[in-house]
Amino acid sequence: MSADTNVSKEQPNPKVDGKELIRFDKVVKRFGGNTVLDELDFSVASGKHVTLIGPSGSGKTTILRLLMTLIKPDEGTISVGGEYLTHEKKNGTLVPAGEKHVREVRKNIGMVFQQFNLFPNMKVLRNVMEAPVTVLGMPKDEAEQRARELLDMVGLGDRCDAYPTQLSGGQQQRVAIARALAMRPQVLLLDEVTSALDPELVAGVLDVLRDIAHTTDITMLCVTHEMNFARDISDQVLMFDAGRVIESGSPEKIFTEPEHDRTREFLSAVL
Ligand SMILES: Nc1ncnc2c1ncn2[C@@H]1O[C@H](COP(=O)(O)OP(=O)(O)OP(=O)(O)O)[C@@H](O)[C@H]1O
Repeated sequence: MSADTNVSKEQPNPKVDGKELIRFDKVVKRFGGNTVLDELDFSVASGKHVTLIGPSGSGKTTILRLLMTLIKPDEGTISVGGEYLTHEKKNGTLVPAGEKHVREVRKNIGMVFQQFNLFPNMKVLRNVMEAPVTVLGMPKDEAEQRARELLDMVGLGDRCDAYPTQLSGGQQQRVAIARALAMRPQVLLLDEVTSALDPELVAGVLDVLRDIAHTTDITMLCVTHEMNFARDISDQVLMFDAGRVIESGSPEKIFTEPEHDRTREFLSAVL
């Protein structure tokens, strides 16, 4: 597998150290009577790799789904790259975001899910090319070249003509990673991307993600139960409990000297 240094050069908005890219401000999300996120505040600086940890049901996936605009917050605001996902400015005032605005902001965000969600009737190459052509309007030859580079990067340059069902789960997940990067997002969201894989396929996918984390400037927000991987790639770890961040810090601090009892309990159960 070769690292593609072009990926970092081609990011649309190069990293500005310390610049805030994602912000959640007093975000509340309820499902029925269940308050899953409770006035949640946190921010992620551009180019940083942040891992969300916490007990099952603490709201980690909900955060990624909010960023993908698959669901909406009940209260509060979320911004990416200085643009609200939830609101847009019209004549100087903030109004609820329209579909066009949401689509524009969402172009900056790629997501890889637990289930690979590839298009089963499209070959691997077309799976990766499709969105840049249809959503970004990228010329086909440029999209194809980009897709081939990305498939090389994830170690699947020789499987362009296969259909997803002809690949292993680990290979399908690597195609899904290439597909997310093909949109040149500023942010990559990873939601338990190895949870559905047979154990022997996990390492290959994590190696690809390590490579991306270490060789590109992309901002990553990651939910994972793979704590060694989280240690390797994270600049920051956020510990969630009951819909709030109860502790945050470097992986060294969180994994070796957690301050909060709930963090200690959680880590002793998973490490
Ligand atoms: N669409 C939904 N409808 C109703 N409840 C939901 C919905 N999505 C999530 N929830 C609830 O919100 C809470 C948080 O779920 P979420 O998936 O964000 O947790 P999580 O921290 O990612 O958990 P896990 O580690 O188990 O994946 C859970 O109680 C879940 O049942």
